[in-house]
Amino acid sequence: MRSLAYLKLMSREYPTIKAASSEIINLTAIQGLPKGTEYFFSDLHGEYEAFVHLLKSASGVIREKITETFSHIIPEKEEVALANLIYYPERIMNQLELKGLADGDWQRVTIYRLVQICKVVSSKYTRSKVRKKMPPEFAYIIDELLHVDYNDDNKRVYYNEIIRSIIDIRVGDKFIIALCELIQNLTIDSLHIIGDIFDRGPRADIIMNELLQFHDVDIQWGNHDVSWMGAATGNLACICNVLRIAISYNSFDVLEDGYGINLRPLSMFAARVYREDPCDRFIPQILDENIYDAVDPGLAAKMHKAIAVIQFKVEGQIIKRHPEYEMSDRILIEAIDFDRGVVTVEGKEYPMLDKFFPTVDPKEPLKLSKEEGELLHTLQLSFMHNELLHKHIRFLYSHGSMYKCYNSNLLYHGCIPMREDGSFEEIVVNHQAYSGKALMDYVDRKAQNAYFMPEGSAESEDARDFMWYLWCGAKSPVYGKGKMTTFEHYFIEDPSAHKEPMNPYYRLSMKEETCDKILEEFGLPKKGSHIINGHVPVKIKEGESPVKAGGKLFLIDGGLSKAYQTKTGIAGYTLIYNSNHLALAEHKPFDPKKESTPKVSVVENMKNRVMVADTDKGAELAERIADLKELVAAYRDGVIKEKVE
Ligand SMILES: O=P(O)(O)OC[C@H]1O[C@](O)(COP(=O)(O)O)[C@@H](O)[C@@H]1O
Ligand SMILES: [Mn+2]
Repeated sequence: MRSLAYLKLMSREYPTIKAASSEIINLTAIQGLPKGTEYFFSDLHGEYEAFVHLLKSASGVIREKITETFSHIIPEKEEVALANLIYYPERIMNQLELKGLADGDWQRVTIYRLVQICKVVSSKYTRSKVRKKMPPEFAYIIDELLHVDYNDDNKRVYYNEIIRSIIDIRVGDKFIIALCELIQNLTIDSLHIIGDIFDRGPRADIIMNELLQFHDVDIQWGNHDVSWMGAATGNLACICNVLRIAISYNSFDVLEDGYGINLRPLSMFAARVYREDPCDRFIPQILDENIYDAVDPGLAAKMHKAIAVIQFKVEGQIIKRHPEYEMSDRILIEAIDFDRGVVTVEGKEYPMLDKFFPTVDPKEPLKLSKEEGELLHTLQLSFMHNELLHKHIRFLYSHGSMYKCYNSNLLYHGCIPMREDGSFEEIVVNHQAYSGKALMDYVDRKAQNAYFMPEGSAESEDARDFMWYLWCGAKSPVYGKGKMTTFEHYFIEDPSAHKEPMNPYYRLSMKEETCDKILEEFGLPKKGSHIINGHVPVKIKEGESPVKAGGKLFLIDGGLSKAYQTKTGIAGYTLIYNSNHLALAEHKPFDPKKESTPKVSVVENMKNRVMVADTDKGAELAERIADLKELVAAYRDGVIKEKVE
């Protein structure tokens, strides 16, 4: 039973019995519709071109709908053209207009075809839901076109008249764009990003701008996202980390053009300090050329080394501040014997591949030189006072979390840390142990604290440091590996020193019983639930499958990141969950000049078609309906009076 105060509050929205009743009817109708289609992506890693294309094309589904609707009626070439128009309406319209091809005839045929597609993709939604997705200025007309009976002669004339007048008053192009956007919007009902939007690829900022505009999206943070979130809070190690990774992939555009971070102080410092040093171990990998900020690879290598050295120092300082992180054996810059040019890691001595450290004082290796300190301060200011970056980071907070339970699926990026024996790994804070779901909730709260606690407070400092721990700490659920061997990769030749042991989770979660245990921990039923995981690239070409644990676990990092495509052999996955099935779309490397359709395989058929009533949204609607019924009863009993104007 709701309180009277609550019902009174509701009565503001539904002031009469009629208003409340018609909402009950509306919500009940929605319950009876098939559920909307959910899309899952992970590990986008700045690959904006490929990702935006997947999003606009609904990972091949729009193309499928076009074929379903028009095959044998229109030539394939025209189907492709229609598909491209739906994905990129403004761009394509501009091109056609320049060529004089977007004339009235073309507009008429195009509107007719788009309306047909729109009918197909809107068929499983209520009229009111579809209408809410339309731009208000065209809502009435689109609604009419979608529902006119074309077999009725009178209506056919009416239909043709509407289209004619749209073209006559010269809003045909705007109308076409509205229809294309509506089709896109209807095809993907909700979008889940299982982490790692940032790093490696060219423009994570462009991806964030797309996500910001998307109608329904949630994000489960990945280790790379957490590192950027930490950087935005001013965490020095995270700042160095995001800069180091961007420079190592030659991604200057995301920093300078994307976020407007001025790298000149760093480049001047690096050019001076490492003037004679070729910085061979730091030559950036070039996967994409910069469009706006081309930097000479020699200078980039110097910048890369400069920021890496600073990172190792400030990381060491964090580790010293936090013995509870149990990472003192990871302060490798202190384990260098500068006279002999060797470093000792876990009791084993290795020769250093680079012995030139002009800014490191062997007696105090963690101390920043004066210039390094000043440089870092400048960089910190540009991360902390960066409007666009903070807009994006706030969105990561408002739409993101460590994990999400949604329609009987458990979504997270990395892992639920486990021990070899299958028990959940713990983090102990103030004598309180956190493991499993409690650990995920604890980490989530810490991440919130890092951004939202007042600057300078003890909680805020502690939480900010913790953001770096999340990036690479052994018990971090977003990282899931025993150590991060960044230092070893730069300075040690022996590949055995580069190993990063995976948390036992990754072995144990291959078993159905482990997945059941995890699902249970998060309050989800064993039957019909799934875990959806990113983070670890699936090596398809070595025969690995993304479907694990008898279909309970989906590992969907298929390598959207170019840097990992040689490992996986494909260019990413989309997991698609509609009312009939769960399907995996496997993508080929993105080529803007070539149309390619993904290989789609259904991985699980639903026993019965899943209706809105069966979903989390359905449960919310049921609650709402019950509340509205109480409100109607309160009106009928006179406990609350109708507000009639
Ligand atoms: O979440 P991811 O993509 O696995 O990233 C973390 C990994 O990236 C690395 O830093 C290597 O990065 P690169 O492949 O970009 O050089 C590993 O040391 C670390 O385990
Ligand atoms: Mn990751």
